[in-house]
Amino acid sequence: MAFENRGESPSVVSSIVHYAVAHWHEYRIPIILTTFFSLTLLRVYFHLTEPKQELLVFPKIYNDPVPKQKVVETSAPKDEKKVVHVEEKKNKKPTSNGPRRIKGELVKKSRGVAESETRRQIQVLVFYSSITANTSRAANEFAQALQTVLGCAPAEEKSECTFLAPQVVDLSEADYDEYFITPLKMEGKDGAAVDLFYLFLLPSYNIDTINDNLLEHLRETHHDFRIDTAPLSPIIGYSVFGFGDREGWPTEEDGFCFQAKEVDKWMAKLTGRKRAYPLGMGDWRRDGATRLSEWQVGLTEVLKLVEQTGSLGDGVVGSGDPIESDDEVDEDQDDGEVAFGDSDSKNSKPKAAGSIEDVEDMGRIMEMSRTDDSGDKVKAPIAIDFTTSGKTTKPRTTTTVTVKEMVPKNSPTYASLTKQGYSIVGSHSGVKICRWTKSALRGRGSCYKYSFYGINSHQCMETTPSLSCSNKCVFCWRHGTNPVGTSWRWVVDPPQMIFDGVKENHYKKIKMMRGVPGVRAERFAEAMRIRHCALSLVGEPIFYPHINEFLGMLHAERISSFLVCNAQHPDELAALQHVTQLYVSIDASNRESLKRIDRPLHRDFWERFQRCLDILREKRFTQRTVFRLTLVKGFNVEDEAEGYANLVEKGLPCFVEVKGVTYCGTSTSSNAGLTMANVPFYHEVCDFVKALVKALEKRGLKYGIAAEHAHSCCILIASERFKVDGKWHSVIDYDRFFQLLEEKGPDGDFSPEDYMGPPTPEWATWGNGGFDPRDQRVDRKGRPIEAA
Ligand SMILES: Cc1cc2nc3c(=O)[nH]c(=O)nc-3n(C[C@H](O)[C@H](O)[C@H](O)COP(=O)(O)O)c2cc1C
Ligand code: SF4
Repeated sequence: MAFENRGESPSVVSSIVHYAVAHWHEYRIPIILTTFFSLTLLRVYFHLTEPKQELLVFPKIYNDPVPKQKVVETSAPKDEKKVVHVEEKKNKKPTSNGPRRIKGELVKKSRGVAESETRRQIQVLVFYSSITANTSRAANEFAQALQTVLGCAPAEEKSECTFLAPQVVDLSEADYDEYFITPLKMEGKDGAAVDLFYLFLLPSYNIDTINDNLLEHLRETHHDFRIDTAPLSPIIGYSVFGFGDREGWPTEEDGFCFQAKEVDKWMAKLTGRKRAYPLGMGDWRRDGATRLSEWQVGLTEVLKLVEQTGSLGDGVVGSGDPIESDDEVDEDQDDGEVAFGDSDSKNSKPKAAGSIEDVEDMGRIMEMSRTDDSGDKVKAPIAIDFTTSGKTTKPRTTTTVTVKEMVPKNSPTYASLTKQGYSIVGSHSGVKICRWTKSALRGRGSCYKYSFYGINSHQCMETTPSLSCSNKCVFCWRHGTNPVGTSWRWVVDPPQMIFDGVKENHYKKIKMMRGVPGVRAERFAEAMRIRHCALSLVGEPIFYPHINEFLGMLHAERISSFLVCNAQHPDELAALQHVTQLYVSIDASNRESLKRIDRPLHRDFWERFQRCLDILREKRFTQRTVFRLTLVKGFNVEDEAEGYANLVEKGLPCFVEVKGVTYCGTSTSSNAGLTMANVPFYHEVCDFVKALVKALEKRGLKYGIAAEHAHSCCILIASERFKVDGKWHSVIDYDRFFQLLEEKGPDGDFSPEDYMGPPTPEWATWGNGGFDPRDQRVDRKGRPIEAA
């Protein structure tokens, strides 16, 4: 057919059309499908062959058409992408109210979002206020120093470092809405996201200043129902340092640094408790510079941690750890020395099912499954003990068995102890931060050992190399789960491993206190150096076969040792080398009472107890010996003063510590029939002590009441060997102790008098209560208690 012929008649045209329409109707489906298929092929072809282009995603622009913050572009070289910085608004009056304004800023992204999302930078903002210019100068110097230690490039350079140069913000010129309602959105190098870190250097003024505006603003923001209660939680962390004047405001109760404390409190609320480092405080005329530089050291550490991990670390909200709580001290039943049943030495229920099997193990030749430092097999003592009351009728065999771990990781004991806050080190050692350590970190008082012996609770580590014990004391607070035994029958961990492990875990726990309200920066910094070790947590420390090596490691690092044992292991006691202070628990004055209260596993417990007293008497001129009496009403108080005096006469200890038991309500104690009624009142402890001293006088023994710590129901009786010119000297000269040890060795010939310290502080002596005047007494809810 000739369709193209121009001279065709209309009937031809119409037949062509008709023909085309008929064909269309007949073939339209294949035609459509073919076209669609061809187009798809074409599209795929172009997609595969065309040059790749960046996928452009437009940043979300928030609703503020006129951004409050002025965005300036830094003078970047032409070939570099532009970086935007935020210029603080100057000369703007702080506003404290108004609807929530969510601000954004012009974001110029030059690369894909994926890259900038992975890259993050940190901007430290140093806020300050100042009237007489000290803090203004300090803030600028501080920011400069921080820039150097963090290795940030100067602000004008577009650095790729994690840290942008710290910016100093004068609170009298800042727009509070920009910083304290929602955090600024900033962009770092090449579109990197910027996390903010707020620091405050703040003097306190009891007159109307810009500080009041700031505090008002923080308070209102927190209470504004239109705003989230923690609108600043996106910032990575904050910390506050206060300046004050101790001459006019000597203590915190008088108002020293009161506004820094307030800002710290409100920032905790607004950030959802992102306190990165404890509140620091200083007085320019005294310790201001030192305190500030300590604070800076601590902060730098935290900032470096953030750089490495992106988190504030253990214990601080935002890092996933739940420890931070104002009431966390209340949750903690155990206070080491104050708890119901001293930590010293005592015990728990024997394993019901496992105990028979364990007893059968005894007497077998034991093989150690671990090696010591030198790589040699560690030989555990061969456990031959026929005194245990475990009942086995099977003949003893000599089969060689693999020795078990005392507290295996998968055991209920392990689970129970870790739940109670212990860190288990290796297979038989534990460390726990005691309630007094936490209290001292917060300036709320140290334990009686500070009042009596000069031990800073926040520098004291409470630990044990043996979680096992040979007693089951009724007042033990170990929740009845700890292993018991009359001799060592477990794997022995090398002392170096225990020493490293307990220190590491102790420091870890201290670090977890970093974000807890009220922790003081200077005490926190001091706590990062352990100076004392209380070997009295749970279990029996001298049970551990390498106890002397372990003590040697403590002393080599100039950590003092307070070792408490349960008077059931005379051979180990006799072999013990120098410790700073050696305790023996004296829980009763006669055989029946001791059996009832300590529930010893050894059948010859009374004989062992007596032998220990003899050893203590022999050691009294080489070791600083202490009798520890824990008074439990209805068990070991009534009419026993004379009996205790007989024991003192036998052992002639340097000191006698008398302490009322503290109720902890464990099943062990309630099974033994203990209730709050068994806890003596302080006046009852005083009456007992007076009766005991009288009984000692009657025997011609020269003892007197040296000190008291009413707060923990504890009184110290001392031998007159420690009375010089009419003054008691219960405090220890630790430096001298280490000096003597270094000169004369662990078995060296030196006496407790050789390292006797200065006189017992006046406030700790009998009749003065014993509460450290540096600290603030609080009730269990943390409310200040006025001094009587
Ligand atoms: C009028 C006045 C009131 C003050 N009130 C307090 C106060 O209540 N508590 C405090 O610890 N220090 C107080 N101080 C001391 C200042 O906080 C301290 O000198 C601070 O270092 C001053 O810092 P600046 O020079 O940066 O303003 C006050 C000082 C002045 C002059
Ligand atoms: S001596 Fe140390 S471990 Fe013991 S109660 Fe005091 S602070 Fe705690």
